[in-house]
Amino acid sequence: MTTIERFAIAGPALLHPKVHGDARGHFFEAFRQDMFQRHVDPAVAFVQDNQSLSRPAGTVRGLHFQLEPRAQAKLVRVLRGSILDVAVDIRPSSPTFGQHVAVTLSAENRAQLYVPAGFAHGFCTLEPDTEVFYKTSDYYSPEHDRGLAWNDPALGIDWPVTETAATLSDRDRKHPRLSDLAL
Ligand SMILES: Cc1cn([C@H]2C[C@H](O)[C@@H](COP(=O)(O)OP(=O)(O)O[C@H]3O[C@H](C)C(=O)[C@H](O)[C@H]3O)O2)c(=O)[nH]c1=O
Repeated sequence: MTTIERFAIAGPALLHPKVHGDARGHFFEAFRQDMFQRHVDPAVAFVQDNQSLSRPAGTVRGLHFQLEPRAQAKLVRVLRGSILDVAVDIRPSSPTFGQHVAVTLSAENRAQLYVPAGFAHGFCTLEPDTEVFYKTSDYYSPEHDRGLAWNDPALGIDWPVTETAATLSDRDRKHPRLSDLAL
């Protein structure tokens, strides 16, 4: 049975699948829709799987989100390497607006972060050649795809890489800060 941790911020969850080890190695159920809807979020069904490979350690992807009505919930795990995974609450009426959760996900710990719709999501890789896999609850919609500045001081995220050392896309260098975000 997968164990589930919650946070002070309502919504996100950290899932720890039950691992079955033996002399060959191990097996675990990486995802079950019935478990997810019963114990994490009854309203969410996933429709798309994404996977990214980041070669340099210190690669930052994010912070990304899709605007309503195409906002995406995500379930994130690491297939190889490790990341600091971050979800920022950008739900306008939330009492924890602007606050975030940050957890280490790795191929070794097999943990999964549930990022509800209404959160901006991003990560920083902690090792070279890190592969991230995540499910989304709506399809990619470029017209609704938006970003939030990963290094906005107002977010108070303790990234494990400096701005000068981080590897980012040109797009991720130009996102607005939270105070300038049009939601
Ligand atoms: C997200 C996405 C992208 N693309 C295309 C668009 C670009 O031509 C190319 C790379 O996209 P992008 O630079 O946005 O990839 P990431 O920076 O890894 O973005 C992701 O990283 C952060 C961590 C997220 O949480 C988002 O789900 C997602 O935005 O793939 C697609 O074709 N489908 C998709 O679902």
